[in-house]
This record gives sequence, structure tokens and C-alpha cells, in this order.
Amino acid sequence: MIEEHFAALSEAAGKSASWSPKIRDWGDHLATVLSSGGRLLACGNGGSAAEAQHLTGELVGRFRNDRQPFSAIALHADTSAVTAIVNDYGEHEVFARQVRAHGRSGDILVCLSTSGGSQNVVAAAKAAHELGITTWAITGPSPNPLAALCDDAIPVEAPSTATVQEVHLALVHALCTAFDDALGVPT
Ligand SMILES: O=C(CO)[C@@H](O)[C@H](O)[C@H](O)[C@H](O)COP(=O)(O)O
Repeated sequence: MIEEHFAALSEAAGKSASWSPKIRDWGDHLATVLSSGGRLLACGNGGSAAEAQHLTGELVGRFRNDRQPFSAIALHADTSAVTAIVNDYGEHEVFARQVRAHGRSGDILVCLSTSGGSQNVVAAAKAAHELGITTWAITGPSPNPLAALCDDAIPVEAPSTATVQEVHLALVHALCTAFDDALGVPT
């Protein structure tokens, strides 16, 4: 089973290289938005929450070398806001309400979901559309509701949730590479 896990990861990661042109476009757009004072929001559940926070951490901190910090928020990470929203408005509102609080027209929302069907993430994408926020989905196999709803999507065609999540981390790092390239951050 362990050997099969690595074989599945290797196959899925290899296929994902075909997304390089789109990731380059995303990195260019992200650099334009964040450099002009915009913000990136990211959301996901469980392992995808960890990937969302990984992405925002790279932007607020740094990725490959020193550069200015950028505004990026992982929407699961504020435990006081999360618990209050779930308690007062219901679990499906947990990300959508924070999109309305923190997002502005022209910002970018990255939605991570292995199933592409988590209702709280779908609700966040819908709230973003109402505000003129660009939505990007990073999901498991297509078709899925999130990929269909968002402005653009990278669906990872892999058989298990674990493999999809592992490829999502590689995509997050690829996006950070494209972002730093666009900004001319030295290697
Ligand atoms: O990490 C794992 C499984 O590997 C789980 O925590 C998983 O992320 C959770 O079940 C999520 O709720 C799944 O949501 P999603 O990726 O389908 O949107």
C-alpha cells in the first residue's frame, strides 16, 4: 500500500505539470493585485485549511527570498470569529461572512477542496462573486460544483483525498514561485 501511495502521488504530480501555464497566469495576476494593495483570501476544510494557511503564510512572510509582506488571510485561522459565526449564523456561513468582512472588489479568493463540494467553501465563492472578488478553485477531480462556480479552476485528477492534498501543496508552491517570478524576487 505504501508503494502504491507514492506511485499515485508521482503519477498525479507528473500530470499536474500541465497546469504550469495557468499557474504562471495566476502568479502574474496575484502579483498585480497584491502589489497594488489588494488582498488574497484563502479557505478550505481540514487538510485543505492547512494548505490555505500554507499559502497565506508564504505571502505574508516570504517564499524563496526576502521581499515586502503582502496581505493574505486564511479564513479558518481566526478561532474567535470562526466559533462566533458558526454559533450565530451556522456552519455554512463560516467563510462567506469573512469574505464579506475582509474582501474588496478586485481581491482574490482561493478555494481549496478535495471534493469540490463542501458547502461552506461553495458559499464563500458565491459571496466573493457578489463582491466582485476573483475566485480560483483548487480541487480534486472534475466535474465538481466549486470548479464549475469559480472564475478559474485547477482540478487534480487523482484517486484519493490524500494524493489530491499532496498535489495541492505542490500547486501552492508553484503559485508562490510564479508570484515571486512576477515580482522579480531573486533566487
Ligand atoms: O485531511 C483530511 C483527509 O486527508 C480531512 O481532514 C479532510 O480535509 C476533511 O474531511 C475535509 O472536510 C474534506 O473537505 P473537502 O476537501 O472535500 O472540501
